[in-house]
Amino acid sequence: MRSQIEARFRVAWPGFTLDVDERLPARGVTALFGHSGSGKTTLLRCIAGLEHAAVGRLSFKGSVWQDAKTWVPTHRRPIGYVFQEASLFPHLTVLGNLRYGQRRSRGGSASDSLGKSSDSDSNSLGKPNASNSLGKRALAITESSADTDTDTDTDTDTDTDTDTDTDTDTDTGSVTDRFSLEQAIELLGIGHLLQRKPAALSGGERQRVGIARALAVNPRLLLMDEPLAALDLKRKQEILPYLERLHDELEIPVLYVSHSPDEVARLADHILVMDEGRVLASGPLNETLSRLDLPIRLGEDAGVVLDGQVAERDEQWHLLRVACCGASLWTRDSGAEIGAHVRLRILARDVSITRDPGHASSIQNTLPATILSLGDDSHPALRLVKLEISGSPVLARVTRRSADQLDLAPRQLVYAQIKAVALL
Ligand SMILES: Nc1ncnc2c1ncn2[C@@H]1O[C@H](COP(=O)(O)OP(=O)(O)OP(=O)(O)O)[C@@H](O)[C@H]1O
Repeated sequence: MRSQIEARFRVAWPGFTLDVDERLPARGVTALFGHSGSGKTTLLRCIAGLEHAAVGRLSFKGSVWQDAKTWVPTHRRPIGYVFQEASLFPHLTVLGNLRYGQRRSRGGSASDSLGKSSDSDSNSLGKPNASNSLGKRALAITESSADTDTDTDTDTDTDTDTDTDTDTDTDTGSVTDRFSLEQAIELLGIGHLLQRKPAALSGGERQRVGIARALAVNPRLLLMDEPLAALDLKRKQEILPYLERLHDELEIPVLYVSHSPDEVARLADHILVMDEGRVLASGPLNETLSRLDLPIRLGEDAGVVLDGQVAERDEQWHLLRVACCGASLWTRDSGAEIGAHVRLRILARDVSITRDPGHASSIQNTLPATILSLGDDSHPALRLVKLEISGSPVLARVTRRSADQLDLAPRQLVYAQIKAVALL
């Protein structure tokens, strides 16, 4: 299918097996989500062509990158790769780093600094152990590339890959003007940093440069491996709006590894939940987050993400009314403009259920809802209730005792009391 990424991989290591057979949308942001060690990075590396041990098949929009006969080497895959920590060349300015990435793509190397070093990565650097951070590995890879790559347009790359490169589709190799360096600079807001050396950048700025560099190779697919993991909360908040711009303004599909429910809620359209090398669930974000049959075990973070539009501002009480799922929800005024499209996160713990909405309550949002199903929660005292509010699924967390006392059951008409709504 030309709109999909079809990934079937099996990698077997002592103590860990990745076994994946998935079709992912080749548009929007797909979050690869799961506990530490569940195989997210391994899957991303398989897609990048960095795991030579992986057997299977990979096609991107109908173009085969790997199967029994085909192996498109990493540097011929039109990908940008962003690591936990941006591995910039310390001796080059920001602009020099960006141009380096761009030259790599013009020379037929369409991936980030990974391109030429894919073989050295899998052979000599490999993944010695899980504690060896990818960021550090990326730095080592990039530096080894820099050692042999001069600052001219000469590409000294010698591809030692013996596999057959049979892919002639434009999805590999050839680069068009899909994305200019200027656009990448503007999108990431780094125009004022171009003459600085990496040592003079903050962690957040470095990461923005790393993302711009990945875009400068003009990728058709962006792979991001926990790009915010090495940043403190303040830096994360600083960089998230740029990632949201990527999401809103770029056509490039993004595979985004994360174990942060917050990041997933803000950025993802689709989610792939992984556990012990397998895919537990895959689907549109809200449809998947609201499933009760999944051991997602998000605990306190269980909840849904809905799309809405700011409809009204109540100046007196500093509240916003957001039109969402055919209803209205009041939330704290975040400063969003009237008419703005927003994402709303409603946590299950902030939703309670009543059968009688008549009595006075401090809760501002009380909406008619239908119970779809009831499921177990992470604690035996609790139940998760899946509700439908004007066609949208919402989760509520109630005690098992109150579910029993209210005699809650599927298809029942109730009222959802939504105590808090976060505008993302
Ligand atoms: N080259 C390798 N050889 C052997 N085992 C490996 C190799 N690479 C990864 N592993 C193991 O595979 C498992 C999955 O690792 P992976 O890095 O894909 O997980 P992850 O979900 O990305 O974790 P995290 O969120 O901590 O980054 C881990 O147990 C890891 O130790």
